[in-house]
Amino acid sequence: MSQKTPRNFFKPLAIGAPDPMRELPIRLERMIHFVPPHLDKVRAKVPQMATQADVVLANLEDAIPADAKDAARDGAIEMGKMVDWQGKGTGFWSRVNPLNSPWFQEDVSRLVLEAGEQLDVIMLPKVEGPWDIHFADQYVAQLEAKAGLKRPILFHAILETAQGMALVEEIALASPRMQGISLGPADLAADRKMKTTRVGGGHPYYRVVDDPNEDGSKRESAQQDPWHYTIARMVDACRMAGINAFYGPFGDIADSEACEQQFRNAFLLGCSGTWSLHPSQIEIAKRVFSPAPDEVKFARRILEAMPDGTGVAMLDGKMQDDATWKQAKVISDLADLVSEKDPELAKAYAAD
Ligand SMILES: CCC(=O)SCCNC(=O)CCNC(=O)[C@H](O)C(C)(C)COP(=O)(O)OP(=O)(O)OC[C@H]1O[C@@H](n2cnc3c(N)ncnc32)[C@H](O)[C@@H]1OP(=O)(O)O
Ligand SMILES: O=CC(=O)O
Ligand SMILES: [Mg+2]
Repeated sequence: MSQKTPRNFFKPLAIGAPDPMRELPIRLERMIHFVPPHLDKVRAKVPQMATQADVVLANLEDAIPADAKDAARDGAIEMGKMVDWQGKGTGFWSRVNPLNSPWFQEDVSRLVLEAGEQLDVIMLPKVEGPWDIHFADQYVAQLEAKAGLKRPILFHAILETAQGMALVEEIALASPRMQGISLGPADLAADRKMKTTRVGGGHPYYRVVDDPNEDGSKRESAQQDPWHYTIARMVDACRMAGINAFYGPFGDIADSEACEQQFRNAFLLGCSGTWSLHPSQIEIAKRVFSPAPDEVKFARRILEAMPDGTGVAMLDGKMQDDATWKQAKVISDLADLVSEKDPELAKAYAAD
């Protein structure tokens, strides 16, 4: 047997560590906003970011130069103390360096020991298989016990290697700490040997061409989404495990239209949120990952038409039954969560 027994799965991994969570906390996580914590000027904006983003993340991994890793770690710990994260209802996460790097051990030990009470989630990059989660799980449990933490820290894996992709279901199920998984299109592209130099989004050469026209006129063609399979598979793995799927980075900061479309595709396929790399992407993510008022109103009409969630009804010529009731519930529940945080959208959802 290669799996723990059900009883042992939910036992703390170190004496004195907090009990693992049996259910994930219900939180609005439309965007995980990336902050480079070694930059004083950007770090100074963290209290403001905490009022705008659902989650603020101190990034210690890629995009932080090797000679700034120590400063980034110090900055991340300072970020933990800059805001009353739990009081504000904003998530505080950190992306640590990979397990095989010279920085992982100190990243995790300092974060848990010095900012463990504030830290909701550790994002683990380049996860290859469940063994990476098991190692980090045990290590964090020891640190939680040492720090006397009462609330367990959760894990979020980035799907950015071919092996991680092949084992995504096992990663999603590896520990009760697992909160979710994000797509890492930049590293995944490199690991898969995709011939691209982009961070997410489409590619002008990845297209489908119409059949030839009899008159020899120019054939229409359209770009396709190279991330469709990966996102859909990640969503299935996450939802099977009862955790959340997220898109990841969109690197063309200036192309807000393509960013919005990439985010929207991920939202429609089941993702809960995305990353924002630049303040302008926070607004895009907010727009996309909050359901549209028209959709919410229609969803609520479905719920009203079948109060106990069974039977059949017709709305505007469309058949509704138990399955569309369940879809409507997903949208309506998300709208309730958004409304708690966003009075403008709450008003729009309630308007006739
Ligand atoms: C690819 C795979 C991955 O791993 S993605 C994750 C790793 N990458 C990151 O975390 C990148 C995070 N973002 C950044 O570092 C910056 O946004 C980059 C992309 C470098 C662009 O910065 P910059 O050229 O300064 O942009 P800008 O002049 O348009 O900035 C306008 C004002 O906004 C600020 N800003 C910028 N980014 C952030 C951020 N992430 N959080 C908070 N503030 C940010 C800038 O400092 C600038 O402020 P000001 O107007 O000068 O006061
Ligand atoms: O870390 C993210 C990626 O796209 O790589
Ligand atoms: Mg990466």
